Amino acid sequence: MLVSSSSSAVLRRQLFLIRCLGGGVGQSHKKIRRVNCSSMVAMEADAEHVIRKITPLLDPIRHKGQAGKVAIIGGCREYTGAPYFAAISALKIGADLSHVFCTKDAAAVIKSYSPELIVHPVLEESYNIRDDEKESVSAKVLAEVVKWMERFDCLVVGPGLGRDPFLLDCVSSILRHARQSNVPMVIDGDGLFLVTNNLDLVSGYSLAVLTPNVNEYKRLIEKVLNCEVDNEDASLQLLSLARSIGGVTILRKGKSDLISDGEIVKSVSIFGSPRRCGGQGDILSGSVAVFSSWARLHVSSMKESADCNSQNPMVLGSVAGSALLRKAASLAFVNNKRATLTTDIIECLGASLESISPAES
Ligand SMILES: NC(=O)C1=CN([C@@H]2O[C@H](COP(=O)(O)OP(=O)(O)OC[C@H]3O[C@@H](n4cnc5c(N)ncnc54)[C@H](OP(=O)(O)O)[C@@H]3O)[C@@H](O)[C@H]2O)[C@@H](O)CC1
Ligand SMILES: Nc1ncnc2c1ncn2[C@@H]1O[C@H](COP(=O)(O)OP(=O)(O)OP(=O)(O)O)[C@@H](O)[C@H]1O
Ligand SMILES: [Mg+2]
Repeated sequence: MLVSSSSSAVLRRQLFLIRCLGGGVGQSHKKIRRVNCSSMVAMEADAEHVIRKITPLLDPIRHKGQAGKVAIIGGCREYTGAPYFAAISALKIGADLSHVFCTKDAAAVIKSYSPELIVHPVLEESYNIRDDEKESVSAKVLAEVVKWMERFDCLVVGPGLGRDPFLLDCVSSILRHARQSNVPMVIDGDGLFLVTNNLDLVSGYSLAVLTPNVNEYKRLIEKVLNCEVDNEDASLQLLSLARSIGGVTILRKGKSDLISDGEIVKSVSIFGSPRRCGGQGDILSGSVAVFSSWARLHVSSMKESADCNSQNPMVLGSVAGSALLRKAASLAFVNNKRATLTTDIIECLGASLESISPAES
């Protein structure tokens, strides 16, 4: 049978929808019609408005900790930069305390980058422990993190975590505990490798934000929707993905960042930087952690008002984090051109936030 290119495109789209919505042809008929009728173009978020709304005033009556306490779970023998970038970005944006839970090998290195960070050398990789020690070590790792857990406004899980199976098992227990305690979490880097293979860790948890880059997104789509990444219908596919994982927020990083919680899709396209040096995603994960903590406070104080476009604080935090990173990257590029590095972007976070939400106003 000959199929014209336009009808083959419709067919592909319908097959994609059937796969994405998770049913057979008969079951999905109504859903396909509904989704086909709505043209899915993500609305550009009014990110500066969101940042101004959620950023708290610097009020002398506030005590240390009220502007945010975040913890990064990451840092191993290979990667020490990524957890540092995420943790220091959180402080530069305005969090009061930033902790890093990493392996012993990584801890001394991360501490040496900055005295501002509180570094816990608690994670263990397989090479360092015998099989008969694993159970007790695993319990000890969990206990070390749990004693701090309820103090944190948000965890960032994954920057520079590595993929050691024992270490990832311990992190699974940490995620389960965080979820039971209603602690929000941003999952990035190797944390996404872990949850993509163990979706139950985040599925249905509305306080989780996933921040996949190109590769991480591809792995998620293949695992969850069992299809290829569709760049033509990117918004619709992202919406389906977020819905299929039970309403977690997903920030798909790329030329434009796309954000969905399975209900709405927003884009952040403001100009960033043409430099693609490693570590920019780590700044983003730390930023989203701080902004979503602030957004939760803002939303709970504004419960009755329809003040922000979306009231999901994890979406607001993602929009704000994405926009601030891109603005800082753009400023760093103006100053440094081809020499722009992640540390230069971090140095521009303060000025970029100041230009949107001045500290003294
Ligand atoms: N200083 C540090 O400590 C840093 C540590 N980090 C930590 O590293 C860990 C692994 O994270 P990751 O991002 O390197 O792994 P992943 O996503 O599998 O990419 C690997 C390869 O995929 C490719 N590729 C990438 N983008 C692409 C694109 N748009 N389109 C096409 N291909 C693309 C590219 O492959 P290549 O071009 O070299 O073939 C790339 O090298 C994780 O813990 C993370 O937090 C980082 O945060 C950086 C700073
Ligand atoms: N092609 C692009 N054009 C403009 N900005 C981009 C592009 N790709 C990514 N970005 C921006 O860079 C940020 C980091 O995205 P990236 O894809 O580099 O993450 P990552 O691979 O996880 O980074 P990391 O090296 O920290 O692991 C995103 O928020 C996005 O705004
Ligand atoms: Mg990354």
